[in-house]
Amino acid sequence: MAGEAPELNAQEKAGKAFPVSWDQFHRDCRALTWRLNEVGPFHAVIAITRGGLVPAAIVARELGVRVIDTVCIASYDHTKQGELQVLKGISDATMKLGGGTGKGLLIVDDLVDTGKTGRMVRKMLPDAHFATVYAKPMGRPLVDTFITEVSQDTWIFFPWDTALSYHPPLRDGAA
Ligand SMILES: O=P(O)(O)OC[C@H]1O[C@H](OP(=O)(O)OP(=O)(O)O)[C@H](O)[C@@H]1O
Ligand SMILES: O=c1[nH]c(=O)c2nc[nH]c2[nH]1
Ligand SMILES: [Mg+2]
Repeated sequence: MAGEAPELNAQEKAGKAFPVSWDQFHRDCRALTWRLNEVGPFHAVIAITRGGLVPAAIVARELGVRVIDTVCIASYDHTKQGELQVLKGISDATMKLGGGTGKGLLIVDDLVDTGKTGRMVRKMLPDAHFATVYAKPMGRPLVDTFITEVSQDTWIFFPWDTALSYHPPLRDGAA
């Protein structure tokens, strides 16, 4: 209807921006691995796609783990969170490696925000270790190991979602 304020998406609601470069992301993933090395060894790494694929590759490389599985979950349509949909579950072979409960398995995602995605995967593998690179306060209690916490009203911009672009000078009204 005319005059009605448009609904804000999660990114607009967040207000603050936390852009992450490839370099920074790689460093943060390596820092995460240092912590995980104290907890392992792990039989397999499970990436929560798609965001978990990049950190999972780096962590698995550093830890020398060669068995990698995915759990494919869709929730955010760009920045708006809808119902969670499991598009592909964890394979039977990986479930067997974790004794059915996930013991000795490492779940990796790029971040926890509300914790909805993490909670769903934890239910599938209650004894697995859950690691993310970044965490917001609502999701933080679900994560066993993470590197950087940002406030709930921050939107993290990952390097695979962004590109370099022109930014107008401050004096011309740039934020
Ligand atoms: O804690 P939550 O509020 O559930 O949000 C965190 C999830 O949201 C993003 O994934 P998204 O669903 O956008 O899919 P993608 O990884 O394919 O980008 C992110 O990669 C986490 O998996
Ligand atoms: O790129 C993203 N940045 C975020 O802060 C976020 N929270 C949920 N899903 C997200 N995706
Ligand atoms: Mg994701």
